[in-house]
Amino acid sequence: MSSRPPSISSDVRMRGFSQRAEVGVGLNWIDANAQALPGEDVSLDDVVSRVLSVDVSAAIAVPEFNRAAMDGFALRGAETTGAGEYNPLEFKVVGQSMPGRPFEGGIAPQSAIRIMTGAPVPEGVDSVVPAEYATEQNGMLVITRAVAPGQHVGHVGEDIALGSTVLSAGRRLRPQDAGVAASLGLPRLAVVRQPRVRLLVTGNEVRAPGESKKPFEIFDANSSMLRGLVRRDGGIVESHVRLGDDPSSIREAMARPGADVLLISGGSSVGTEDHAPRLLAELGELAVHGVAMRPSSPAGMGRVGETLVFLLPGNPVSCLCAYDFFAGRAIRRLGGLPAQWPYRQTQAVVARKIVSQIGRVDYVRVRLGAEGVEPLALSGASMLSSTTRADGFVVVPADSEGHGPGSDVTVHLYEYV
Ligand SMILES: Nc1nc2c(c(=O)[nH]1)N[C@H]1C(S)=C(S)[C@@H](COP(=O)(O)OP(=O)(O)OC[C@H]3O[C@@H](n4cnc5c(N)ncnc54)[C@H](O)[C@@H]3O)O[C@H]1N2
Ligand code: MOO
Repeated sequence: MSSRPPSISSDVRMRGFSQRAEVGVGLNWIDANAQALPGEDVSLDDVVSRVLSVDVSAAIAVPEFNRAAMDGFALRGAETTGAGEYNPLEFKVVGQSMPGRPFEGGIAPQSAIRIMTGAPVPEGVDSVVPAEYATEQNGMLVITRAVAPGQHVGHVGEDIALGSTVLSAGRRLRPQDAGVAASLGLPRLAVVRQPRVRLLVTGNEVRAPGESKKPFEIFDANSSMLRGLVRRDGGIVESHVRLGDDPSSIREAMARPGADVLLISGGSSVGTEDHAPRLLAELGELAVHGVAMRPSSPAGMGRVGETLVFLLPGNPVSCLCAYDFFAGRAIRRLGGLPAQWPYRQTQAVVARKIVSQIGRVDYVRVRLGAEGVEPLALSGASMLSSTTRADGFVVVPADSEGHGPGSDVTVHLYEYV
C-alpha cells in the first residue's frame, strides 16, 4: 500500500470533473503500458485461437519419404512408354509396400510392386500406375496406361520443406495450424500467455440474476457482458466478485496480486460512494480519470504495480463503451492480438442526422435500415437494450458536430470479424 496521499484530482467526489482527458490520451497510455505478455508452452490440443509467440520452423520435411499418391503399382515410369488399351504391357510383381511397412529389397527391370496410397515408394522405382489401369494375375501385372516418371508420387518436402518457416510469431492459430504443427511432430507450441482479468463489480444495489432482490435493487447486467467481452478478446477471468460499495473490500480486492488486468464496474463517478478512482490513486497510479466522450465520461485507468486497472462506469452502455474503447484494447494487446476492434465495419449513408457535440467523442448506436444509417431515438447510457436493438455504432470524433443526411459514415457492426 502506498503512503502517498490522494491528490486533488483523484478525489472528485461531489465536486465533478474539472477537466476531461481526450480519448487519444487514454489510448496512448494503453499503448505505452500494455505489451504482449511472455510466451508459455501449451499442448497442441489447446492452442487454437491462441497467439503464437515464436516462429515455427520445420525440423523435418513433410513428407519425409517419397510416397504413393494412389493405390496401384509402383514401377519405372520410363518402362511404361507406349502402354495402352491396345498395347498392354507386362511386369513381374515382386512385393508390396504398405503405409508404415515399406518394401525392402531390390527391384529388377520390368518389375513392379503393389503399393497403397501413403506407402513409401522404394528405391529404384519412381511412378505409380493406378489400380484402375492395372490387372494382377498369378504374380504378373498388366497395365493399359503409361505413366511419366514421378507421376502419382508425393515427393520429399513437397508439403513442407525442411527448415522452412511454417507459422510466424503473432499469428492467431487456426485449427489447421495445429494440424501442421502436429505433422512436424511438435506436441506443444509457445503461445502468448492469456491476460488474467479480475472483475470487481461494485454497487450495494447490484444483485446476481437468479438471486432474490429487494424492490429497489437491480440485476447485474455488467458481469455477464464483461465476461463475454474478456473471452472475446482472449483474456481469462481470473476471479469475479460482487462486492458492494464498501471501500475496504474494494481496496482489498484491488490490492490482491494475481491479475494482469482489473476491471472495476461502477463507482467511477463523483458520487459519495464512488471510491474506485481514489483507491486506485492511493494504491498505485490513477493515470486518466474523466474522458471527453459520451457515454463513459467518468471512465478511468491506471495501474497497481504491474496490474492495469480500468474504471468502467456502472451504467451498462457506458460500461460496454469504456470496455471497448480502453480495457478491451489493453487485453488484446497483452494477449498479442491486434489492438483494433474486432467488429466488422461497413460504409453507409446517413439517413437521419447523427448529432454530436464539439469537444467530445460520441459513441452513437445506430440502425442500418433500407434508407441508410439512423441513430436510435432511445439511447441513454443506462439503456443497454439500445445496444441489442442497434446493428452497430458510429464514432463521431471530438472535432465534429455530427453527420448530416447523405454523408458517408463507417458503421462498426456488433458482429465479430
Ligand atoms: N454529478 C455527476 N453525476 C454523474 C456524472 C457526473 O459527471 N457528475 N456522471 C454520470 C455518468 S455519465 C455515469 S456513466 C454515471 C457513472 O457512475 P458510476 O460509474 O459511479 O456508476 P454507479 O453510480 O455505480 O452506477 C451508475 C448506474 O448504473 C447502475 N449499475 C451499476 N452497476 C451495474 C451493473 N453491474 N449492472 C447494471 N446496472 C448497474 C447503477 O445502479 C446506476 O443506476 O454517473 C453519472 N453521474
Ligand atoms: O457516460 Mo455516462 O457514461 O453517460 O452514463
